[in-house]
Amino acid sequence: MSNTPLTEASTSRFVRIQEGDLDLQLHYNDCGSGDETVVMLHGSGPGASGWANFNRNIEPLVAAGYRVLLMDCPGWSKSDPIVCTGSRSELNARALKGLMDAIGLDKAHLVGNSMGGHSAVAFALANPARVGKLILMGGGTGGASSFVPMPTEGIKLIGALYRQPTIENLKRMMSVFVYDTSSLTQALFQARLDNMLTRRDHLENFVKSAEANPKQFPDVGHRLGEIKAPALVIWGRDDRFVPLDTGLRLVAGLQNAELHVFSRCGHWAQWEHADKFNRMVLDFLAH
Ligand SMILES: O=C(O)CCC(=O)/C=C/C=C(\O)C(=O)O
Repeated sequence: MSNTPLTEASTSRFVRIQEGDLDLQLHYNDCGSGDETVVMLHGSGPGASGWANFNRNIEPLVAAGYRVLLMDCPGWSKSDPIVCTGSRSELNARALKGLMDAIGLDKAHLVGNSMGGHSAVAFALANPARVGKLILMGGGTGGASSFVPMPTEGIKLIGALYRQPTIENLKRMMSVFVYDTSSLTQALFQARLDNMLTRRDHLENFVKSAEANPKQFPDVGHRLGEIKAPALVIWGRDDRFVPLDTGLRLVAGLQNAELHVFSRCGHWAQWEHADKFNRMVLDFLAH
């Protein structure tokens, strides 16, 4: 394997997908090579992307011999803009099917963060034969929290940031996003702000979508039992966006699931506890 570090630019790819009435250009990062492929699906925050969400998780999987694909969902980063008036989980699942068809990929393991978890579950429901294993962090939509008022404080702050994309609102959102806010650098804030502001069309479309349909991520709790794929559910005890008890609902509903809870961890387990997260994922995929 090459010792050249993987960069966003060197792994950046575009593909045109046609999936039913969905006809758009998607951006993705294609990292490493191997018999098995892991697709990573990012969350719904403004300025999010596959690379922003998973930059601490790519190298260990590639080093272990996996091909890693990061799909930028429609309406994020360098993928085409879209207004979503139905289920965004299903829209992303259709986009992923379109991407896999376009590049000739039959089957993949899916790692989903928050919205990415909702989308991975939607994909598994629609395309069971094309999923290996599922790794779900802070998402999956087995239903609303029984204990925490919804929408949560984090989701309200995301909405405010979409409507008013300022550095102040970004810092307010990020201050409840992770547990240890001292890990958030000026460079990270700046990169996120730049990502957000270069695609104001994405921000405006997200607001329009939420106005047209506030339930972008419907509850599929009643269908979780259809999913046979082994699932590793990973949550932050201190998640203020998608509360921990919604992770318990996933484990209760899925046919074959286990749960790991990190203390001192917010909504970004794969970034906040990257080393242990990566070891757990590798172990789960290998056995
Ligand atoms: O509304 C939901 O249930 C999903 C919220 C969500 O996906 C938030 C994710 C945020 C990020 O991953 C990010 O901003 O990087």
